[in-house]
Amino acid sequence: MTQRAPILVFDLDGTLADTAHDLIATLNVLLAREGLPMAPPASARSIVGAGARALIERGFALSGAPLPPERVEPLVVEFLAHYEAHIADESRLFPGALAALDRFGDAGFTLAVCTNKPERMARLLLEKLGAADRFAAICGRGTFPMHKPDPRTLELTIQTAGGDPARAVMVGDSKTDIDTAKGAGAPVVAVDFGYTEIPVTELAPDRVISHFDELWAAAESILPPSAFTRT
Ligand SMILES: O=C(O)COP(=O)(O)O
Ligand SMILES: [Mg+2]
Repeated sequence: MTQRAPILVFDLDGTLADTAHDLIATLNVLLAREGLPMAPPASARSIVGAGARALIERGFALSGAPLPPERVEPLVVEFLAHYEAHIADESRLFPGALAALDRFGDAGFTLAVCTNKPERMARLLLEKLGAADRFAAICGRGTFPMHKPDPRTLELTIQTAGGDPARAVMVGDSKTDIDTAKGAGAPVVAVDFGYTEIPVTELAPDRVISHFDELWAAAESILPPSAFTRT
């Protein structure tokens, strides 16, 4: 049997793609409909990392109108409808991301995405950003019965992509990603340019990078040499 390829599994929001602007713009549309002030820009990046529901709850609370629980779900539906239509208005891959994907892809790595964004949205965004075809699997909320930080989310992503779980690295921007990887026993590289309330350096990832150009060296220092020798 041929050996399965080493695999890199990427988080999406705040890791591969800078999506904060479109997420906050959608939140602001909902706030404006209610006559509420816009989310303060300084707070914005720290409230986008935990999904639409948390973003809406925190955004309304920050605007001085905390939501009663029964109002949240209808707003999530409205949010997703608007966001889907504007998913790549301003969102972009982070600098060097595509080049890094191609470098690892050319070296024989399998690539996958494991996000808590709904799978359909993740796929749509990556298609619009011209990166969807790089991934053997794009797994999001709804792909599996559980989501991050349940470590099975990462294990199932690796399995779906056909990668080698013994030579897998997670790349993420948040506590959720780091907890997911640790739970699955996988090493994790944190990017320090994403969306997190707690600086990633305080969350003890295996490596921290500040640019995608640093990912190759980080992976080389974590994975066995066999990962870099095509078989
Ligand atoms: O939308 C979310 O819940 C967060 O998305 P992420 O997992 O890609 O960071
Ligand atoms: Mg993220």
